[in-house]
Amino acid sequence: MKYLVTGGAGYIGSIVATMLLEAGHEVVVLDDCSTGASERVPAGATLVQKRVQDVGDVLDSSFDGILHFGGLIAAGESMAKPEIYWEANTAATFELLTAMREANVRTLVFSSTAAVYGNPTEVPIREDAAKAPTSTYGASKLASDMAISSEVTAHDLAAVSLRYFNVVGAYQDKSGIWHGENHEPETHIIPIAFDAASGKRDSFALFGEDYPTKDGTCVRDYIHVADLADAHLLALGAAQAGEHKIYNLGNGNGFTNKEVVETVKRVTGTDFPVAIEGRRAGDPAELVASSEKAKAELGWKPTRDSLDRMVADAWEYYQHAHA
Ligand SMILES: NC(=O)c1ccc[n+]([C@@H]2O[C@H](COP(=O)([O-])OP(=O)(O)OC[C@H]3O[C@@H](n4cnc5c(N)ncnc54)[C@H](O)[C@@H]3O)[C@@H](O)[C@H]2O)c1
Ligand SMILES: O=c1ccn([C@@H]2O[C@H](COP(=O)(O)OP(=O)(O)O[C@H]3O[C@H](CO)[C@@H](O)[C@H](O)[C@H]3O)[C@@H](O)[C@H]2O)c(=O)[nH]1
Repeated sequence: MKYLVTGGAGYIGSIVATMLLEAGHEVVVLDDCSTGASERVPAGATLVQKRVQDVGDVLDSSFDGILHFGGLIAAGESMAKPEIYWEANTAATFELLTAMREANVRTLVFSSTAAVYGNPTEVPIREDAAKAPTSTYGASKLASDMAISSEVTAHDLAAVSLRYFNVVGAYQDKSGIWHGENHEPETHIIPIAFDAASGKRDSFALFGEDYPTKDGTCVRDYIHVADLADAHLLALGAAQAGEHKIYNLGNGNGFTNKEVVETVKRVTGTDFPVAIEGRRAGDPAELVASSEKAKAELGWKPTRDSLDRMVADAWEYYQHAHA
């Protein structure tokens, strides 16, 4: 099959593109390299360096489907610069849907997020929970999901939205090369803690310890990027015309930020100072997934579900990337 992977020069998109190639598919990556990098596009994929908003220039009926990862991802930044999130996430998805209709490409797998739920009323969070995003990032993704639903109903698109919880870890491909997370600037807790572990930063800044959680710090549900990538291949097989399938992807285990920092210290065998700072705008207190629906309907079986394993793989990649 021939797939267009938007955002394939980024962390998750480049790993899914790698696995698609390993499964024998043809992959074209569409990425403007605004936060990603062309070197991350796997060998064997073709890179078209363009914005998702211009996908109409690239798409034709030779494609069997699209995996849409391209966009901006930092909830904190989205509170300070909402306009760039509406543009890169929501407006870009509108353009993608139009281009798919015009080129008669009928299958879409979309990177949605736990951030669409906001502060949940019940944990673990199921797909039918109330959606009340606390960040513009979450709102921009929820609007995209709603536009996809309309397109499915009106024009028979086959769509799957995967709502990822916090993605970590790295993937070693069949030729032995590690692929992992390397954002510039980095905003995610685990790679930032690695910067402190390796001495690249003097200390780790912990955002808020007055949340209504067991130790006052935010709780997140971490998922290994390779388990997440497996779900994309399953989603391509499960997509059906006229259906918008939506699945939460996490492990159902909540870790506080303090527990995450302790895990990083243990796995890396280091110690580093932790400075308590104020809350970061847009952060919900607790996000923990129920992924029962993905397991039952997609046959998804996460196999790398221990946080220590996820942090160990991410650390392996970090050391290669910063050698
Ligand atoms: N990392 C996570 O924990 C997480 C959790 C939930 C959802 N997601 C979603 O998964 C997707 C991938 O996340 P990631 O961590 O790999 O992010 P990333 O920043 O590593 O990758 C995103 C890629 O999209 C590209 N891009 C951004 N705007 C674009 C545009 N307008 N046109 C073309 N390309 C554009 C960037 O250059 C980058 O290569 C995103 O849609 C994100 O919202 C990520
Ligand atoms: O230097 C740091 C960085 C982060 N945090 C905290 O760590 C937690 C996790 O933050 P981060 O790693 O930035 O992830 P999230 O903000 O939870 O967002 C990620 O996970 C979401 C799903 O849960 C996705 O939607 C987003 O795209 C993805 O960036 C939050 O409480 C942050 O305030 C710190 O305390 N210090």
